[in-house]
Amino acid sequence: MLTVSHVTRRFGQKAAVDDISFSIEGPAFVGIIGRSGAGKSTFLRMMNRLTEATSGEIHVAGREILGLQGAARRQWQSQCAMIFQQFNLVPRLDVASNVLHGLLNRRPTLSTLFNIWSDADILRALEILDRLGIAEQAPKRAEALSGGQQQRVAIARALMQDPQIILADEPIASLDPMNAQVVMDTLKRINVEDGRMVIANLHTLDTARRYCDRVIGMRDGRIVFDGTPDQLSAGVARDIYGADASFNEASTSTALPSDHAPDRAYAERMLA
Ligand SMILES: Nc1ncnc2c1ncn2[C@@H]1O[C@H](COP(=O)(O)OP(=O)(O)OP(=O)(O)O)[C@@H](O)[C@H]1O
Repeated sequence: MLTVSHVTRRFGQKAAVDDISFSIEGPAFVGIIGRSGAGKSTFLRMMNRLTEATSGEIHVAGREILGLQGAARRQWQSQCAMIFQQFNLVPRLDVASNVLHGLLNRRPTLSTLFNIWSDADILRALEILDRLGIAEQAPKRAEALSGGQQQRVAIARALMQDPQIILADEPIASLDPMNAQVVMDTLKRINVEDGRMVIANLHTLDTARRYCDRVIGMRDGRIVFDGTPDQLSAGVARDIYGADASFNEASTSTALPSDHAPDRAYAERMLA
C-alpha cells in the first residue's frame, strides 16, 4: 500500500533524510524511533507534503504523492492526517469547531472562516468526539482541556478528514504517562477498528514495543533498523540511539559515564 523509494531531503549540505526506502503492506501501526535530529519529523512532513523532498518517490496505493500539486496535493493532505506533539488546535475556538476544521481541505475557505458547517458535519464531529470519550467537552474552548484531552481532539479532527493514513509526530511527548496511554490506546483502536495505517514518531522504546506492529529505527537520516518490536533488542536500541555498550534500558543517568554526557543523557531518556 505504501512504498517509499530512495527519499532524501537536504537542508544545505546536510541530508536530514538520506536515501530511505521501505514498504508497508496493509493497515499497520508503524513506529519510527531515533534520537533527536535523526530525520523522523522531516520524513513525516514529506509524506504529508508539508516539506518538499529533494529526491525520491512515495507511492500510496499506486499513486506517486511527492509530485502532486494544487488540488491533488490538498486532497492527499486530507487523506493522510497529521497529529503533532503540541496538538495544534485553535485554543480559543470550541472543541467541536476544532474538530470540524479537519474538513478544511474539503470545503470552501469562506465557510471555514465563518464557521459555517452543515448539520451532517456537526453530527459527525459529535459522533467522533463521543467515540473518543470526550463528547461532553464539545462546547468548551480547546484551551480549557487537559493535554490528553486536547490530543484526543486533534485525533478527532484527523478522523473528520476520514484519512487512509494517520501520521503522528511525537503524539505523546508532551503528556503525562496516564494521558499518554489514553492517546496511544486511541490511536491503536483507530488502527485496528478502522483499518487506518498509523505511522508514529515515538520517543520511548516501551511505547514502540507495546503499540507497534513494526518499528523503524533512524539514525543520521538513514534507516538503521526495520523489524518487529521483539527484534528490538537492547543492543539494537543502543545502535539506533548511539549509546555505548555500557548502556541498558534499565540504567539511570547516574550509572552512565560522563563523557559525551548530553548524547548519553538523551539516549538514556529514550531507553528508559
Ligand atoms: N527547516 C529546516 N532547516 C534546516 N535544517 C532542518 C530543518 N528541519 C530539520 N532540519 C535538520 O534536519 C535534521 C533532522 O531533523 P528532524 O526534525 O527531522 O529530526 P527528528 O528526528 O524529528 O528530531 P526531533 O525528535 O528532535 O524532532 C536535523 O539536523 C535538523 O536540524
